[in-house]
Amino acid sequence: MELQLALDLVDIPQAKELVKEVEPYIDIVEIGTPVVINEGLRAVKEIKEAFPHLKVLADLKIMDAGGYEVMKASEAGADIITVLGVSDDSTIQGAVAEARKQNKKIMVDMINVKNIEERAKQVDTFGVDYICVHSGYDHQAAGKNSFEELSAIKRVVKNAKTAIAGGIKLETLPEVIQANPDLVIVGGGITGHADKPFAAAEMQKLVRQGS
Ligand SMILES: O=C(CO)[C@H](O)[C@H](O)COP(=O)(O)O
Repeated sequence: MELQLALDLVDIPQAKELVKEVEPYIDIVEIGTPVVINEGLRAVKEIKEAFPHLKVLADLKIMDAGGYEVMKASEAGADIITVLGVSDDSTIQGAVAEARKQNKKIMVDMINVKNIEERAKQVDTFGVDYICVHSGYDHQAAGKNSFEELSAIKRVVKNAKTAIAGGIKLETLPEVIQANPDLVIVGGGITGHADKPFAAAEMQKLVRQGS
């Protein structure tokens, strides 16, 4: 089981500072959608250059032109790129084909997918690398989480790794780990903690025990 730090509400210098603080405890650093919107793919490039030993995920949440977007994120140095599960099959398949050419990985974000089990089963046949259940900020504000969705996709996904994101905190991590995802994605649970290295180190401990 691996731990991914999601950076959403920062600029590039703040992102670098944050990664420096928790670097020994994380496996993947995510350049979140708001950061890409504000700073462009330059944020991916600068973080990959500053931390070449970490895997960098570009959270582009691709909805169209899968191949092209994956090509651009790959050129910027992303190791993993996200595509939305609600997008057309051809978009996901195009993203996977380009990722194979570039030796990169695709994560499908299942945010807002209605029939999650059925879609996870389909998407799993496209050769994607990760399938991620995700309660976005708007869902979190409505008190939702994706813990049950994780168990649902675990029942049907045979090839891809499974991941979970959305509002995970140190206190809720043990419940998440029980459902045995391959990857746990945490943003505010680390970046909003009073002691970020402590939170990340504790989370790493739990995640490693869960492996
Ligand atoms: O993709 C995102 C929002 O769309 C976030 O990166 C993801 O939800 C993780 O952040 P947090 O743990 O703060 O919810």
